[in-house]
Amino acid sequence: MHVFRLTGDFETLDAYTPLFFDLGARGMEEKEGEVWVYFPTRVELPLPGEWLELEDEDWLEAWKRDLQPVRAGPFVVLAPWHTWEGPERRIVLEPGMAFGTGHHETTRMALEALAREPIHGARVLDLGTGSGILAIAAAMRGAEVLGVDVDASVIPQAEANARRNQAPARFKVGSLEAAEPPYDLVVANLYAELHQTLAPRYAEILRPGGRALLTGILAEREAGVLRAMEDAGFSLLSRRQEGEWVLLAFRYSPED
Ligand SMILES: C[S@@+](CC[C@H](N)C(=O)[O-])C[C@H]1O[C@@H](n2cnc3c(N)ncnc32)[C@H](O)[C@@H]1O
Repeated sequence: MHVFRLTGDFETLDAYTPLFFDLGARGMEEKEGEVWVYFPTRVELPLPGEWLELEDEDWLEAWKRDLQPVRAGPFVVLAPWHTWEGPERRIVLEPGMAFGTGHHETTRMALEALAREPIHGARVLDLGTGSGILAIAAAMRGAEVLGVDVDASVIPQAEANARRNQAPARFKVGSLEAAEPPYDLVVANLYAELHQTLAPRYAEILRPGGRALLTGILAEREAGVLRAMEDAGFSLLSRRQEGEWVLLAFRYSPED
């Protein structure tokens, strides 16, 4: 295992977290003024830092030991070795290569937003499913869910996670072309520029009155997403922000 050591903490390096995971990071750890990002192989990173090489068992054991349960709305996200006594609905995930352990603000806000939506019996698309966490949460709330991801390697993990939680979500490799419209709700934890590009496509797959829960949006890039979504026939319902990350909830109202 290779570790990239950077000066800073989770908050100061938050904007780079999706990039680390897109480039194959397996986990991140805060250590006395530094952040250690774990990769299976060395990658090109646009940041100053130092590479270290570790024995595989060392990092895995240390990372597992430090991993904490995460609460988000009515859910708690647990690793298989965690115990939990609270009343929250448990989502048990095997932490692996896929993004979506619940530790990132965007995933937590998406879980909370999904919990506020009346999705029992609704058709839901989880675009960029990663570990399958959002698809699993939606299926637990009674929705008929498809999770899609362009990264084929995450699909078996999402399927295993859904089985582990007895959540009847389905998964497919791909993006919006793999979707099976119409949907009542799309949830997508991607990034601002991609949401901007996809805005007219969200309109094509949603029923009039359908909802889009979009996150992975840095506050400084939010305006572009808002404009693109309004141009595509959406109206903003609500906005949440944690740190620099924003979640925007929209209603598709083409007639307004
Ligand atoms: C930030 S992770 C989100 C994972 C999980 N949904 C969550 O909220 O924690 C983004 C995921 O979207 C996938 N992805 C990126 N671009 C995509 C696209 N155009 N269509 C579908 N999936 C995409 C990535 O492979 C990655 O697994």
